[in-house]
Amino acid sequence: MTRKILKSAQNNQALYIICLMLFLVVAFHLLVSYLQVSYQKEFSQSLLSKAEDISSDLGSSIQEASALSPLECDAQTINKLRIILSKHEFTHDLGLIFNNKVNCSANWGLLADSTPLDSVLYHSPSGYYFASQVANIFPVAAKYDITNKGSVIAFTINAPFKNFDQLNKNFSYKIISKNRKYTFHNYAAHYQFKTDTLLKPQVVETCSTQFQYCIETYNNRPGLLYFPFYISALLIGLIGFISFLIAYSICSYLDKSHSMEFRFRKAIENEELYLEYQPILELKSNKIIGVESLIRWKDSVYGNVSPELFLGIAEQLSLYPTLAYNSVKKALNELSPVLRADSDFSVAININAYEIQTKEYLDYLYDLCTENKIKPQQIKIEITERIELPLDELSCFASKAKTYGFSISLDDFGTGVSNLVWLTEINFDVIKIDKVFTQSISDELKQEMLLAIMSLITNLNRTVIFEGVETVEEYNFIKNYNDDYQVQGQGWYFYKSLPLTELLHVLGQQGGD
Ligand SMILES: Nc1nc2c(ncn2[C@@H]2O[C@@H]3COP(=O)(O)O[C@H]4[C@@H](O)[C@H](n5cnc6c(=O)[nH]c(N)nc65)O[C@@H]4COP(=O)(O)O[C@H]3[C@H]2O)c(=O)[nH]1
Repeated sequence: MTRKILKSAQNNQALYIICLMLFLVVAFHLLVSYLQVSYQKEFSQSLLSKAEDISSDLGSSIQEASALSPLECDAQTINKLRIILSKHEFTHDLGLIFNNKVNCSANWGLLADSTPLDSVLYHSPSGYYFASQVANIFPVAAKYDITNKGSVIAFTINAPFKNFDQLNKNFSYKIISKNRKYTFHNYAAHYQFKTDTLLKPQVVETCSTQFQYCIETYNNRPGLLYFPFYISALLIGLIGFISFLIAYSICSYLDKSHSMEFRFRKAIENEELYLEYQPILELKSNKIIGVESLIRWKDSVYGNVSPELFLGIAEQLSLYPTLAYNSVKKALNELSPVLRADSDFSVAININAYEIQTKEYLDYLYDLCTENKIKPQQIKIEITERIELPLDELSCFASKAKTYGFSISLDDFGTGVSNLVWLTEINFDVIKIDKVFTQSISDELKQEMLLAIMSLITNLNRTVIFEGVETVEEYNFIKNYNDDYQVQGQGWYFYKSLPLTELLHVLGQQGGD
């Protein structure tokens, strides 16, 4: 199940990269657009200030000219117009208009003939008339923007906005009346969107509080489109590469965090490992006379992991010593009330090569017994036949353990290769016959072997425990054959390994019985 998840996670790596890349491209596009909007707002604001300066300049020049008297195109008035014009920065020319025809101007003097302005004028609520890009007023090809109030007409040309036109070639802009009926000035950037494209230009509108117009700026290339094609392609390539790196790191982290080694290390750090105890019974009386302490790890991804598997991982990761010391300490702490209450009750603990080769281990175990007021005789140290250590080392350890008062059990008897030699060289107190033999009663050959093994062991005068008793047939067979011999049994027929509370409950019931 977990493997399937991991496999599909790997298969989805490409999908992650594509999604992440799309996300980053969109995020980058939005970020650039956002920054552009700020810049666009600044740009709009500068345009508006410039437009307001021009409007104020025109307003004041028209106002001053309107105050002239008499307001006629005589030489004196034209001279006065010239004086007014010289004081105004943005007013290009100033003239007088009668019957919709410009009769004279400061720059051109008296005009013989000019085009009537009727059809092109826009009337603002403040009493001004405007027209833009009007030709044929003066005897030149130039076009003028016109502002007219009463008999005075002021002329402007586009020059003040030229700087803005140059400033940002991707922004178009318009100066339009607030009622949107009239466009005073219009600049179209060279990059224009077709109206049917999906990406509409980004529009920012800033309205004047003094005058009846607004500035509309259009960013025709929002976001990533702002950059030339090769830079956009380079950026998208870079984003793709970053996406790959991120997705790769996430997948590697997920792989790693789902690996059993990673999760086991975390479990040790968080002290998630716990103990269960499997009762061992004396078959004659069916009484629980001890337990075997078995370590457990339940992981949220891998479920119940076999100790044989995670003990190997603990060794690979050099975490076995922590596990070994913690588990035996916990077992003795948890069981101490039971062990103190009944000095015949025993606990079997499993050890590996590490404990055998660590000189201080037996001292540690002895100290634990003292701390918990338990007799060392109540501790049965199980050495499995599968352990790969020289016989003399095992024998030496067993002898030393016995000097402390501990009992020594030979675990999984019958599954190793050198068991018969072991029986003569190591002074075991208990021999635990492996479940392979216990469960062999239906197989004739194995049954013969079991009988031979049993007669061999009974002659050695050791305590015998049959491991892995699962069925009533197995139980009856072992019990009947050993009727006059003190054998013990352990297995699912009696109990599986139990959490401490359940064990205490079972022992409580037995005491009651
Ligand atoms: N099929 C079957 N199995 C039965 C039956 N009755 C008991 N078992 C299982 O047989 C194993 C007996 O432990 P073991 O031979 O010492 O073998 C143990 C022991 O060598 C090792 N182990 C467990 N706890 C510790 C520990 O705290 N320290 C060390 N060093 N090794 C441990 O892990 C091995 C496996 O432990 P578990 O998986 O708990 O497996 C346990 C137990 O759950 C039965 O009727 N049928």
